[in-house]
Amino acid sequence: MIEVKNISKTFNGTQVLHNISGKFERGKTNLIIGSSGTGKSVLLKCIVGLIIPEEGKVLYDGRKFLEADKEEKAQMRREIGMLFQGNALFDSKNIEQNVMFPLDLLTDMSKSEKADRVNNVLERVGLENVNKKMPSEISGGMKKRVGLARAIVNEINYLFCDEPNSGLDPRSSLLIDELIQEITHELNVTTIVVTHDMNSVMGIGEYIMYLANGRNVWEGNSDTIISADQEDLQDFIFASKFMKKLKKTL
Ligand SMILES: Nc1ncnc2c1ncn2[C@@H]1O[C@H](COP(=O)(O)OP(=O)(O)OP(=O)(O)O)[C@@H](O)[C@H]1O
Repeated sequence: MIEVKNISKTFNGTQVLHNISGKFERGKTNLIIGSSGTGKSVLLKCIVGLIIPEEGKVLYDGRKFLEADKEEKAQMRREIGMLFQGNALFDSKNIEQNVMFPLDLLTDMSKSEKADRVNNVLERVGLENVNKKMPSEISGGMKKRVGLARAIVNEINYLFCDEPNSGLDPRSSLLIDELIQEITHELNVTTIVVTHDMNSVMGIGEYIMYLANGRNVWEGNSDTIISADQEDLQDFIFASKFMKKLKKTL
């Protein structure tokens, strides 16, 4: 479980996170949602340690991340897998080399152990016979799968996904969401997904934190969100014409 307690962050005199608290449980797909500019990415960066908040605590299964020394932080970082918004694949490396990168960096596994591990995770995300292809030779959906394979190639406890559906068509988005949820359950990891995709919210929102203007104004899940009575959350959910039509049928 990852717990955030009273996180506040200010940039150049403008407060973008106000006293955010919440619990992201292990074995669940936890979502941070909200409109553009509400502080989702800043909160995720505070959790990962890329941004240091002025106030607050981040606990990784009880371990204080922000106060940890260099070695403890490095250990916690080894337990983290990250799926980046733009995939962040190395264009000059083939798929196998991309997925192997964290193993090269963080482990002393033998070459054949690493190759086995890479093949296992590629198979797990539904990619076979692509090892020697270059990123430019595969589709956007496949690139996301490669990013996910790389995120789980180490034995991780925490999986963070920043807008995993950006740039994907609805069907590919659904497949990536399902894969993230299956992997979360199978590996029993604490997963946090930052998104504003309502399909993801309804599909995999086992815990949802809704941010508005840098505040955590609502928490719940995909079953309870439809009946949430906050006006701005309702506006967020029913922003599209399709959802507005759907609302009339509810
Ligand atoms: N390094 C920074 N320096 C100054 N301001 C920043 C910095 N990072 C983020 N901000 C500001 O913090 C606010 C929240 O940004 P953030 O990227 O967290 O929004 P978001 O909810 O993730 O939006 P989106 O969905 O568009 O990615 C924005 O006003 C942004 O301009």
